[in-house]
Amino acid sequence: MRVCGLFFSAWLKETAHPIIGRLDQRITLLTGLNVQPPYAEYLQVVNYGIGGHYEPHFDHATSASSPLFRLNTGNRVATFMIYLSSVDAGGSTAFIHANFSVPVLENAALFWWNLHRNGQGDGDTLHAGCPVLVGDKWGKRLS
Ligand SMILES: O=C(O)CCC(=O)C(=O)O
Ligand SMILES: [Fe+2]
Repeated sequence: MRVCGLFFSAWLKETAHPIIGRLDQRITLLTGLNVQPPYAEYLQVVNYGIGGHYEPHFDHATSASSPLFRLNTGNRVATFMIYLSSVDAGGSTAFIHANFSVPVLENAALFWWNLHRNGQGDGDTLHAGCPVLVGDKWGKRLS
């Protein structure tokens, strides 16, 4: 578990509960991607309380010195995010260059490609988790 003041996150192996394997299967059916390690990371659960947010970032590594590249498992091709709760105000996932944001709706899911087909990072995927104003935001992410 990681606690950084703005949110906390924890990794979930598919052995933690049978429902995780079923979720992985559904994500594979929807995206056509193999989501078993080492092709994907474990599902990550993220929780934000009031004021909790995630600074603008790319999910893919943008430089060869990134810790992600040192793992030698390749870059993050895509991200699949499921919102596990709705929030009363704030908390949207904002795509800064693409100029749109996605509201947090329980059970909704968001999928995007981080890389172009040639493997280069897509600069339009710069995104952030906006501060939660009222409520409690729970999400699950797979990259
Ligand atoms: O919670 C959000 O809206 C964004 C989370 C995110 O960008 C991430 O987990 O990489
Ligand atoms: Fe992200």
